[in-house]
Amino acid sequence: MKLLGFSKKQAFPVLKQLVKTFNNNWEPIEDECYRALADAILDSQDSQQTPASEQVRILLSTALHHSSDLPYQQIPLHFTDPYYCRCILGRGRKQPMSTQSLTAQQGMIATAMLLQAKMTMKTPLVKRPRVGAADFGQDLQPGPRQSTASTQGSLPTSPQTSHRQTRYLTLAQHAADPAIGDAVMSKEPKPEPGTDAARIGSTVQNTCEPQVVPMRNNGVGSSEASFVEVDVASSTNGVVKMSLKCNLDPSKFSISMEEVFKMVEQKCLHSYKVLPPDFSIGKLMSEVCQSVAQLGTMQPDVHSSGGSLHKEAAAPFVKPIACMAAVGIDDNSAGGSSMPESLEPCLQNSIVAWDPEFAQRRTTLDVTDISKGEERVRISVVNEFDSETCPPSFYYIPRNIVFQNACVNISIARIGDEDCCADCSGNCLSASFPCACARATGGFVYTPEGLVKTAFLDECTFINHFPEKHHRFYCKACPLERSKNEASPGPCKGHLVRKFIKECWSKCGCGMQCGNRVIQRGITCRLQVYFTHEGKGWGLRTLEDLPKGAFVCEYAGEVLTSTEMYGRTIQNGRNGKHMKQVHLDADWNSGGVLRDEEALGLDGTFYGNVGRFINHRCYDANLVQIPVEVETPDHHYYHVAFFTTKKVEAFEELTWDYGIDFDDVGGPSKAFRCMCGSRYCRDRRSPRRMGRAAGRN
Ligand SMILES: C[S@@+](CC[C@H](N)C(=O)[O-])C[C@H]1O[C@@H](n2cnc3c(N)ncnc32)[C@H](O)[C@@H]1O
Repeated sequence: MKLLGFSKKQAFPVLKQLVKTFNNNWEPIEDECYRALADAILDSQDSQQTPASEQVRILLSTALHHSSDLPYQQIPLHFTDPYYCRCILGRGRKQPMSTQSLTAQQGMIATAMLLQAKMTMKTPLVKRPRVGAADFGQDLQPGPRQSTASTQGSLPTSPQTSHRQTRYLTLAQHAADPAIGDAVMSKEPKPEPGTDAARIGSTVQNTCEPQVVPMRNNGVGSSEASFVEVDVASSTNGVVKMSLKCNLDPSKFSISMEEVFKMVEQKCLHSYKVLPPDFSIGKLMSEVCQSVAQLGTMQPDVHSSGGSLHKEAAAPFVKPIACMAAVGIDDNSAGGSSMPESLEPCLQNSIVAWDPEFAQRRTTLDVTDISKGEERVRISVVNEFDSETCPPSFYYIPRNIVFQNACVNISIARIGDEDCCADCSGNCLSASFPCACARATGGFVYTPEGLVKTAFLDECTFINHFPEKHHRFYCKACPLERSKNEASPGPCKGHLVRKFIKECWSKCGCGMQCGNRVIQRGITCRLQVYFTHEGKGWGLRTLEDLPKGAFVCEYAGEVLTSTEMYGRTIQNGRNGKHMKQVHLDADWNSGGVLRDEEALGLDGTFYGNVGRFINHRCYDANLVQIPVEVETPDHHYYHVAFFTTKKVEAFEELTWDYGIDFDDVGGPSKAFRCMCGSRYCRDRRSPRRMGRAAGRN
């Protein structure tokens, strides 16, 4: 604790209380390098309003370290947090280290740590630029920036580098600001902000500063006016970075690399006609880098002075690399801390030194895009911590697929005139009165910006928060109970009756750009699957700021009947596998007794989309699931769509409240001890909650 900046006087009473809380069981306290203790001390300080440790300064120093052009040795770091050191040095090393010995690669990892810590900071440290994980393992995206050439050891001064200099100074100013030094680590939910309708354009704004470092110029290129040069650099441990430098008009700095990639991909398609279906510029760039590295490995002479592959160029490199060791679908973990250690390491903190042996093996998971091109946007996967595994493998499906017996009746004939707006054209939202589809929900639910209107959204969130205050429906013959015991079904435990959104669809006269078609257009925001370090396994986060009411993704999976769902639960429960299932019971009150093939659910365990990575958070989750009717007027089958309940900042984890009753010992709460960290956590046996309680006492 001393290394974290906590005195014995601060730590001892909290530790005493913690030991008491855990009934003299030291294991949860020692776990994760005394994380529970550190959390509890911070919590106690939080409540006492006392300044916290110098952790913030450490982290800022780390950011400085990463974002400046100075060589690492010249940055006065105070890197004394054993947790971070452990992350940097790998498992088992708990000793603080001298920052003098940080390599470039370790520096990058440190920045990832910084990012993770920033996500949980109560006081935002530095609004912009964002450094960190988006740059790790995403697409080789040297985003919009000016020339990065600078002299080592001095601050950049030319007008060309002013952007960079500002960044340096901003961080430096923050580092020097004692007020920021008082910021504390916090797990508290952010205060509910007002609606932010400024979603438009957010997807084209590159919120992530790319990590560009001084590179050695090999003088290649300059054949076109806009194209200046190609730089390639490698570090002693085989990390390679390639950068394309362009003359860019600073007024166009908000160009999104996603768009650039798309445009170039389109051009390639036009020019070459035949390309592999999974072709992408990101992959092409990655391949070029890998080939450079491979050639470098095979020809040691290239490393000699003056070559482009220079030994001393300690350039941290963020590499989207195909993961070589995905876990089989039989793996029985939902990720989490239970990830088997024996699994072959595939991605070391997203920064991967080139290993020619690895390249020989078969790629099973593309970590630059977990959707394998199935979504409109790439969804990267990163592991910034010392768990060096990939998510358990599964089949990515962007839309639901019937497994076997489920009755999902999609037919034009079943859509009556009252269930569509055949007479509309263009955009229904621009009409003076709501179309038939919108009337089903009492008017349009979406704003022209594609956000769910606040009143509707808040009502959905409220229903989720306080299910008892709203009507729960109790079936006479509950399909769930019937699937458990057909001969003598138990009493229905109740189903939450939720509000639906109804979107226009194929039988409507409007076009695909109609404002009443949001979720059917698919994912549009930049998402990332990442490894959480709080014992929740893998999670999903946004890489861009999202306003309240924004559509994030659906929960896609196999459509199963209740009997099929229960069968899988039993079978996989025996194997200890966590299931990722959602019941489609939001409107079970509308008809009579449901037949099994009409009582449906979604299972994302084996076939699913990114929705399967969204972790649970009690009460103050930043997502809410809303049933959306698209192709079928009856509500046996519908889409489960996630919308933001509040403004979400880039790099925040996306969570939804699974609605688990943690006191129901026979229920799904058995599946996990909640590590959501919410101040309102319902799981009384949650280690994190107990830690917080101890900190307060
Ligand atoms: C839908 S999956 C979410 C993705 C999952 N974390 C993974 O790694 O694949 C649900 C599982 O994640 C874990 N999980 C989700 N939220 C959690 C929480 N708040 N605390 C602990 N574990 C959690 C549990 O193992 C749960 O069964």
